[in-house]
Amino acid sequence: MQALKVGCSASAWLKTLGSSGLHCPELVKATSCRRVHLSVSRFCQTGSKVEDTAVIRVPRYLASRVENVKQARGKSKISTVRAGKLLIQCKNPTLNQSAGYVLGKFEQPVLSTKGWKHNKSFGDYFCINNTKDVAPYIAGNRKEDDEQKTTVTFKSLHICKELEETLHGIGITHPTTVQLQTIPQVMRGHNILCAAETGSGKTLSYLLPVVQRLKAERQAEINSESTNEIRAVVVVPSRELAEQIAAVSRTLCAPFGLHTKTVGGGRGVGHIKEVFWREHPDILVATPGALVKALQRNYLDLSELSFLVVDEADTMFDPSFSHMLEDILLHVNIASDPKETRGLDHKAQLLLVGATFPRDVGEVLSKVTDLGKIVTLKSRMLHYLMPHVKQRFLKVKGSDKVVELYQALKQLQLDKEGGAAVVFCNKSATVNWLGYSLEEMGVQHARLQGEMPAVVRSGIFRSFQKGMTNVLVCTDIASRGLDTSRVRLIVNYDFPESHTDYIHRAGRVGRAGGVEDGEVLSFVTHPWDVELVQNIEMAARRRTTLPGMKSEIQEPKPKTMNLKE
Ligand SMILES: Nc1ncnc2c1ncn2[C@@H]1O[C@H](COP(=O)(O)OP(=O)(O)OP(=O)(O)O)[C@@H](O)[C@H]1O
Repeated sequence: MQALKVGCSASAWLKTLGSSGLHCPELVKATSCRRVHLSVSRFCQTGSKVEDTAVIRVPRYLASRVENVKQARGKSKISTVRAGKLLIQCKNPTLNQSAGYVLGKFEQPVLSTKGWKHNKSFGDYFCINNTKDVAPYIAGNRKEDDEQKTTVTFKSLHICKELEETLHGIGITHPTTVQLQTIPQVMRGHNILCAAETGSGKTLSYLLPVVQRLKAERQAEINSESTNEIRAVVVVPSRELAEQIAAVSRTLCAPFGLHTKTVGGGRGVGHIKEVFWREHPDILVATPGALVKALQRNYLDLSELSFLVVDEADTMFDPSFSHMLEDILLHVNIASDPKETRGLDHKAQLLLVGATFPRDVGEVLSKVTDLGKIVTLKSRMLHYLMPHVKQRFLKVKGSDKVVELYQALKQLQLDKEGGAAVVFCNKSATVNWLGYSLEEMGVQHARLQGEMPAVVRSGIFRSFQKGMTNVLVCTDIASRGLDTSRVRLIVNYDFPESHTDYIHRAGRVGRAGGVEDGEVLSFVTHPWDVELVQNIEMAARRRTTLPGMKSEIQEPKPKTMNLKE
């Protein structure tokens, strides 16, 4: 407590409080009604003389608030709003930030989400507007790319005529930036780590050179004995993704008579055995669990492999999959040098593809190949928020989320009839519960979550892709790799648990060749969500990458031994 003598000092202090705009009902009450909080007392001094001096005891927190206000007033306020488009648009317009405003290196932006841990903030919102119309990975998007767009085609990347014609048939004419960088390196025989943003066309960046090489090997084999061995294996974290990649592979392989098969878990060993029963495919797309089971039972041999692709590598090196992946890697002779990928005794080329990479990638890989020889390819906008997708954040009570979701879905149908939406929940139970609620509201939808039996799950995503239903309620199982080109709206019904999950979920819109006006809407409910949202707002205002995302292979640290003296 700080004591002030009533008279000039106390009244001046009260004046400061009043003029500072601080609302201080306790102080007003205390001084007028002589009640607690601020104790006003009269001092009796020596002898019979009563000194008429009252003392107000001021709590420290109030004193420091006054100091803060004084200091804040001393500073000149920087306006972050300029003429033109807004990058950040908030409920409180004074916190808006223009697209043309660049924050200074040491400038601390005031976040619109600053008070979002407090219950009073329910109903607050802010929006990160899209500042670009086209995705950065479309070559020719930047001025310096202009020439590239008109000159670089798949032909100039030495992709054969048949494949080029197949791509033209599905409306793909020019390579994306990730394809421009990756295809030549794969063709040269390098092991690669390709880290590029979601929806940038990573699948074709590895499938095109793989199919082209297998076609060449098949032609060379025509006069010799065919080995009937699997040549390329693509490992992915989910059955839905395996089906999707296999569909692209089948389209590319069609002119050459190469076969693609998939194998996934959840259907028993009999089903796995059936896949390898008579003829082995040229390309196998597999989930790790099923592949490990097949290897343990000797249903297939990976010693003749030409390519091992690990797609969605961030998930595959996650502790839940990494032990299986390690097992698979140990069954393959992986090349350490491009020279080893050619000739009769060739070894397999390793292609790792993903948008983020966990710390222990190096630990696992160092057991099977030379880390120093892996070529790392990173896209320019990796781990940035997508500049071509509008992202809205709404602080909302848990009990109001269903109504907000219903409004958003209704608005989508009003704005764009037939526009598709994906609604992400953090748990399978929430998917089920939300599904029933939407059913009661008459919203047609499909549900997809990992606890569904394999038979029920099969085909759900494909039917959503084909447009048989416009709303998909799902867990993060649908956030990795699945191509949702017709989706216009992503709703984070539950806020994702990490930045990585946010990037992958948001990446289901704004994809190459997909609809152009995609949007992400996130509901923020819990105090623990707020920190992640604040990091996202800060990254948007500062135009930096999201914190804590990895895209490097880190050399494993040498194990330190504690030597006993
Ligand atoms: N060069 C291209 N031009 C136009 N569209 C393309 C091109 N390459 C790929 N696409 C399309 O872009 C979409 C996204 O491709 P893909 O699924 O390979 O992206 P991705 O980078 O693997 O995404 P994610 O990180 O989500 O797995 C697909 O619909 C694909 O057909």
